[in-house]
Amino acid sequence: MSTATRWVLASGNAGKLAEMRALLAPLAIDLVAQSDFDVPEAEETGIGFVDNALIKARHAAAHTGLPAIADDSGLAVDALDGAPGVHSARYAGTHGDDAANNRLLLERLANVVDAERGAAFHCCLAATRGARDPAPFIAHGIWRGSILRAPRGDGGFGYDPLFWVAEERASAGELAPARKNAISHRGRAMQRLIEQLRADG
Ligand SMILES: O=P(O)(O)OP(=O)(O)OP(=O)(O)OC[C@H]1O[C@@H](n2cnc3c(O)ncnc32)[C@H](O)[C@@H]1O
Ligand SMILES: [Mg+2]
Repeated sequence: MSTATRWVLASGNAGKLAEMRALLAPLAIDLVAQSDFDVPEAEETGIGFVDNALIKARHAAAHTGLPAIADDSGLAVDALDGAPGVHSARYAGTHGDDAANNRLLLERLANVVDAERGAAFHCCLAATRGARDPAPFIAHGIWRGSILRAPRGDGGFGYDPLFWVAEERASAGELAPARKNAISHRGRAMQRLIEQLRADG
């Protein structure tokens, strides 16, 4: 395989990486994790998901010399005016502490009635052909659901056990990985990204 077909997956989140790898399987590209190159964590200073996805993709491309695909995602809760949003990974203070983040979310929603517990997962993907690519590919996906009062299921990662998907009669944490990928924010964003990558040849 030529080096032109190698892409770096710019994420340090193991749950995301597994989903992204499965979603990118239809493309004949050689995916490498940024951890294989000891890429330091990028500073996510953006205002929105799109800003941070681009920061992460450019950062990984700069450190590896490879084209890069990054994901910035999060949960936006209606009753919390869109929080935790871009701060989803560190809502309770420690980056990646899913249990603490979920506890804090339940606490903040303790007095919110069922009808007002709507939320959406957002995913923004950025693909840059190099660190200074002037026209990166960008794709978004949104997945609507609502926030449960207690966790259900132990699949997925992050807020999945608290995210109720009425059409599936299951939490995101109860869905099989392939089913989650078929309908999730990340799955939708990746379908759109793949269309763009294919159209570009
Ligand atoms: O930045 P990278 O290295 O990719 O990893 P990260 O975990 O810090 O990722 P983000 O900055 O994009 O933060 C996303 C957070 O949003 C939450 N999240 C995103 N997608 C999710 C999903 O599919 N299921 C559950 N929680 C999700 C989860 O808490 C993630 O840590
Ligand atoms: Mg992050």
